Amino acid sequence: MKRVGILGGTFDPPHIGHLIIAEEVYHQLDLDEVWFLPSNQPPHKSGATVDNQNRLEMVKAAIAGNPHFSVSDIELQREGKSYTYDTIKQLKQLNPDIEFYFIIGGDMVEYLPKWHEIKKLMEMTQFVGVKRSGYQLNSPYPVEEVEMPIIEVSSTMIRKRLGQGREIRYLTADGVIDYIKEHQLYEA
Ligand SMILES: Nc1ncnc2c1ncn2[C@@H]1O[C@H](COP(=O)(O)OP(=O)(O)OP(=O)(O)O)[C@@H](O)[C@H]1O
Ligand SMILES: O=C(O)c1ccc[n+]([C@@H]2O[C@H](COP(=O)([O-])O)[C@@H](O)[C@H]2O)c1
Repeated sequence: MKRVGILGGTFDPPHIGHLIIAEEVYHQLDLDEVWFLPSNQPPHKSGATVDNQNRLEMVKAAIAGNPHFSVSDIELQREGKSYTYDTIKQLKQLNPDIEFYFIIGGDMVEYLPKWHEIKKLMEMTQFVGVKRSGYQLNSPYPVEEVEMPIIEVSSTMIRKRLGQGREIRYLTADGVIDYIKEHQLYEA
């Protein structure tokens, strides 16, 4: 069976936290690939500040040059909230020969009990958790922890900085910064 990690997110915008956790999990779990999965509507928070097309393009720019990273637009094709249960069900139907590992940060690990159809979802995919500052990795559900340095970067931090006209160099990939500047995203 091929082993594929999935990093679902809003990616508003993508940043080095996303890239580092995907790369670490890829190596530590000896995965074949990691797919970045931008959501249409995040189930638990208010929507993205930037439209689907721009977020998809930013993810493509972020992962450019990494041969084991790719992007899936499967959630962007679906209307409404992007419940992971629906997505994994669809992905498994389309790829019966792939075992999926769903990668989440500490904030999402704490929130797992509230996920849609979480019991069924737990039987369909292995969750992989990485620490995030301010959150525990404790969960009533089995989550495989992957150790790595805590990275205190978030999309919120980047949006805030850009809104203040501050620099974001090294907080995300250069291609993402170029895309943001070219399309005048996140300006005050
Ligand atoms: N710095 C980080 N360390 C560990 N996990 C992270 C980090 N940033 C994001 N993640 C995880 O990546 C996934 C997608 O995150 P998302 O795209 O919502 O970014 P975010 O930085 O949390 O965004 P926002 O600040 O807008 O809430 C989530 O599972 C989240 O926990
Ligand atoms: O399915 C759910 O109920 C659910 C609840 C919260 C988050 N998720 C998924 O977890 C991933 C990270 O969420 P977010 O909001 O940090 O972008 C993303 O793929 C979401 O669709 C899924």
